[in-house]
Amino acid sequence: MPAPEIILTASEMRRADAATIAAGTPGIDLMRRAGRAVAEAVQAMSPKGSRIAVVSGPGQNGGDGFVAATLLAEQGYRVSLFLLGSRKRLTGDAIEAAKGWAGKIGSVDDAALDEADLIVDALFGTGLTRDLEGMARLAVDRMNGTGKPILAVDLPSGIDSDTGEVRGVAVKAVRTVTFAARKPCHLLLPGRAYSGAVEVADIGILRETLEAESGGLFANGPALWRHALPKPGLSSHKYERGHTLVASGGATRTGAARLAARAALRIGSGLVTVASPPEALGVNAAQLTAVMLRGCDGPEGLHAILQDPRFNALVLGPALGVHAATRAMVSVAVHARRSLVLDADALTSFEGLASELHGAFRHAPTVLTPHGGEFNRLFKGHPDILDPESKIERTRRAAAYTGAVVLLKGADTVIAAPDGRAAINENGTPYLATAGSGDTLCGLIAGLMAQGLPAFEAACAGAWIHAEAGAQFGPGLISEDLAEQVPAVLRELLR
Ligand SMILES: NC(=O)C1=CN([C@@H]2O[C@H](COP(=O)(O)OP(=O)(O)OC[C@H]3O[C@@H](n4cnc5c(N)ncnc54)[C@H](OP(=O)(O)O)[C@@H]3O)[C@@H](O)[C@H]2O)[C@H](O)CC1
Ligand SMILES: [K+]
Repeated sequence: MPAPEIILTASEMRRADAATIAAGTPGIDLMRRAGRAVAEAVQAMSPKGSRIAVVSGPGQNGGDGFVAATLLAEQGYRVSLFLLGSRKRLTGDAIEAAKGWAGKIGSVDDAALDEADLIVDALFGTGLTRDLEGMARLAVDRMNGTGKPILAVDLPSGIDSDTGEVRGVAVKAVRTVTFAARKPCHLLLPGRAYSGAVEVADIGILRETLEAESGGLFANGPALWRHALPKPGLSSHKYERGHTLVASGGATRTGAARLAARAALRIGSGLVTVASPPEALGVNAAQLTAVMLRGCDGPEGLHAILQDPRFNALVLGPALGVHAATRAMVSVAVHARRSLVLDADALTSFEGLASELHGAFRHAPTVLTPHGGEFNRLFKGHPDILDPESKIERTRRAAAYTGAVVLLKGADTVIAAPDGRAAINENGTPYLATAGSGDTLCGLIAGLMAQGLPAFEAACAGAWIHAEAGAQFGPGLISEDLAEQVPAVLRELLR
């Protein structure tokens, strides 16, 4: 099983660089390997003899560009190099790298840029510290304006390496060569879209160095949680695989609970029951088969059902209604100390009342699954949680504050645990933007926790399986299809 993919922030990357240099690898060697990887990517993209424009910035990213330009010229490409700023302002290893370049050095506003067949963007990498202005901005606009394919060195210039946000303006690359490890901007939007296809070049930084500098951020994928997936043995029987309880909305709002319930069953929960308000029993009874049904009249009804310890995982929220009774249901579930997934109305009912959730979920595995709007409403009045630029940081702070795993949905869903671990999910598909998709996700996560997965692994696995099911089904997907696609995804995973 491959190890989980570590994602490093700019500062973590710098520390990994420094540690490698301290261990005896000269920085210029790292830069030469980086530049070589860039030159190899150009060779794969453009035939020898084609015109390559390398646009270098004032820092080490620019240094990588100098190395690549020198190698490409030696290999028979017609290379022009354009520098932002002056050669005498170069610093660090970039000075050494520039010595190898025997050609002309043009300015970034040079019209010759338009004649290139392919552009190498070596303007800025992890050292970008502010929005691009002046000549830096002009350089990016000119590169984008040529309409030619752009290969980004490390990351597209103008993208913030840690947040994936555009700092004023950013290069739109068709491909990116990054070094040692991907950065958050290669997975978070819009940075992911600006990066194009991303390849990670090994420049001699050891995995244990990356692990030592890692802040606990990973790319979400089976390597992170496949080990935790339940593999039913011959002896296992339904009671060993847990019992998921899903609370239903009123008579005209029962579909969400059934979507969640079916997903929990499909992902392997041994038993699943819908807890239905009395007026919706008939509606639910008419549409349930393997999923069981119990009457549940508000918080008291839920309290009565939870006297049975076999109900070990709950889904609360979808279509429950935004009011005090829903908050009371959450409180009953929290005191029952069962694994818990809170979504939709169970979150929105706490709008402006997040302080009631401070540390509330420390005692049992809990996953909150807000989309951006629910997140902002829930934590309204908590700038410490809402203000950070980085979606990862916001999600981590919400997890630390509530004591729950927080899954902040989006095409770049972020999952964060109270202990600081976090993962970015990148297999999302636009097809998932359909009514009921979130209800299904709740059921997948609860069904996995019913089988014993810890909250973080259950949330990561649920998010990935949910997206994979959507991607496999493709156009025409409606939420009823998602749970039915899960067996195909599980077959792949459990092979
Ligand atoms: N292991 C690795 O990942 C390796 C990475 N390498 C490459 O090094 C860069 C990081 O190099 P660094 O010099 O730290 O940063 P940059 O090259 O990205 O740019 C920093 C310089 O740019 C100036 N700056 C920053 N923001 C702006 C802006 N908005 N406008 C204008 N200028 C800006 C900054 O100067 P300031 O003092 O003005 O901030 C710096 O001069 C990494 O991305 C890799 O490509 C190694 O070469 C190999 C190993
Ligand atoms: K760049």
